[in-house]
Amino acid sequence: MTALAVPDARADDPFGINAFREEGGSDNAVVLDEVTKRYGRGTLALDGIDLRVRRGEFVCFVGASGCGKSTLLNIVSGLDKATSGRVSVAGRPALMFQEHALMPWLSSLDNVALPMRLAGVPKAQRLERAHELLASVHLGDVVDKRPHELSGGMRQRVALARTLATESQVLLMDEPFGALDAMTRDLLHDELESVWRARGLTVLFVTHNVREAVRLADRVVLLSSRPGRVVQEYPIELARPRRFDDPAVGSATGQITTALRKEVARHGD
Ligand SMILES: Nc1ncnc2c1ncn2[C@@H]1O[C@H](COP(=O)(O)OP(=O)(O)OP(=O)(O)O)[C@@H](O)[C@H]1O
Repeated sequence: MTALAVPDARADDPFGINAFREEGGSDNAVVLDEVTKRYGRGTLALDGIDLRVRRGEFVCFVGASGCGKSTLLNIVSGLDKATSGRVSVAGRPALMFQEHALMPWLSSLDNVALPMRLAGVPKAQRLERAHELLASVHLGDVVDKRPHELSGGMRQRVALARTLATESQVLLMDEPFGALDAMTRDLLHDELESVWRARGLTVLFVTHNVREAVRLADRVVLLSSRPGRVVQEYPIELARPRRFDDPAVGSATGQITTALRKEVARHGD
């Protein structure tokens, strides 16, 4: 699986920016109405998901293993199709996974420039932009290094810069920091938060870690065990920047974890 949904290249609109499907003056970047997904004749993965994500909102999804979180992101990204229901997204989203899937033979710079190369952006322009993006995730000094020469955290930062290179306004992140140590993850939270704010991005972020969700989100959406349904939504109105170990983050984490445990237990998962 690739780590990135690369927009279809169009000469007049390489990043698909003009492909935004406006919701009749709506402030929503993502709208899901009664979205259901069944794989073949078998697993019912999602069952009647209704969701509205405002432009610029940061929404985290938590739920039991196998409840359909990745399926949901894949449907929003366009990689997969809903069996029924309506999906509406403002433009073409970019998708980032836990595994960075960088091209091992390319430097950091060329990895970040890749989506722009595929979109037909001229070389000088894409290299300049790739330099800027790497600097924005504090990797300006490793532009020539290849993935095996970087730490896990640095590789995920290159992957984040590459995701941003699509110029998508909607980022879909599927446990992007799940494999990183706590310290590195903390740094990446700061970087993601600053890029999110600076660019006014809309982020849909899947995690198993409730504390991470509370650290980052404007709203945490709890999904039921399979088939995934929205059980509860938690607006997180704590001041930013938040720290992982803030007592208020801990208390919201406790509340959501209790609900998640109940949900997991209800299904004997
Ligand atoms: N391509 C597929 N074909 C058949 N079943 C699938 C397919 N992809 C996912 N599923 C099933 O759909 C359900 C939801 O899977 P999904 O990966 O979306 O869950 P998840 O919440 O992301 O899981 P996890 O938290 O373990 O990553 C699971 O039961 C899974 O086995």
